[in-house]
Amino acid sequence: MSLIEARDLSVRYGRQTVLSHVDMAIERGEIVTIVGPNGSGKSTLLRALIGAVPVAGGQLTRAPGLTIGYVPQKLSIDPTLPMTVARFMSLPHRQSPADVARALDQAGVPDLSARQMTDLSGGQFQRVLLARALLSRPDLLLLDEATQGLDQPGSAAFYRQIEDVRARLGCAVLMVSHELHVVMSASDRVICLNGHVCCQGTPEIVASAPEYRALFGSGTQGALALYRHDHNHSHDDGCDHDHDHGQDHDHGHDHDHGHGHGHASDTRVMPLHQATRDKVH
Ligand SMILES: Nc1ncnc2c1ncn2[C@@H]1O[C@H](COP(=O)(O)OP(=O)(O)OP(=O)(O)O)[C@@H](O)[C@H]1O
Repeated sequence: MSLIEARDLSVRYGRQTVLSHVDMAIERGEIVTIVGPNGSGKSTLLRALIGAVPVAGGQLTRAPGLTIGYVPQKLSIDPTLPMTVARFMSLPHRQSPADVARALDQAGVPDLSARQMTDLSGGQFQRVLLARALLSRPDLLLLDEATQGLDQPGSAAFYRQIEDVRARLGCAVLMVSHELHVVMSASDRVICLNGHVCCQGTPEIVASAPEYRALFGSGTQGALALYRHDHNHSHDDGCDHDHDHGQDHDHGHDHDHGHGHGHASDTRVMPLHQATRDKVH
């Protein structure tokens, strides 16, 4: 049985349908990354999986007794409020010093316990959030753009930590990331989301794009972005596709990128400057 499985899942905010016909499942111990344009419903999907937003349709099945650790996209702490890392780790539920120490160690920051939260670097802060999510000894760790604000070496180190956590704890990891170059090396599987699952498969499907290889191979790390694609092309690439539900997939953003469609994969990478010009992230 999968740890968690969504079948024909849809989520609405008021009258806006943010996710529709989403089919996906996470298996024990795998690292899966969700990629997709801004506003494509990545955070919403994670929040639906933890039950923080109601499901409008379809089914969500969790393995019995499933424990989920969640690292949110943003967490602001009042800078005027003195709070040590140890105290923060005990919110909202008191934790034993041994459990706090264990989780900080697993997150790669064993010596931060007595530090003030406001004194932490961005990378240290993210690791403390990770440690807090590990307190519950999760079977499934959900990370929503956990490396936002970190520089490239910082985020690469963070993802190495995630791999270490997976190896040590055996938990599955589902994360949202915009950093495709890291996604490629750190994920077993990639799900491309655009209000629905456009495409899912191994990172090689994405990495096979010549633009990606050119950039990644030449060390231009970080200058990559996912670009939005339309759906008027055939899927003959061995990728699992799940979007033909007879619905209109034009969510109001699709436009001609001038890169030609009918390409081998839904997911491509391109230099960030080019992506920006094309009004994608
Ligand atoms: N609480 C909310 N109430 C109403 N609309 C929301 C809410 N949260 C998100 N939305 C809308 O739902 C859509 C999907 O948002 P979501 O944050 O899931 O996308 P995302 O793919 O994670 O985006 P990003 O990459 O920018 O973080 C957006 O149009 C957003 O404006």
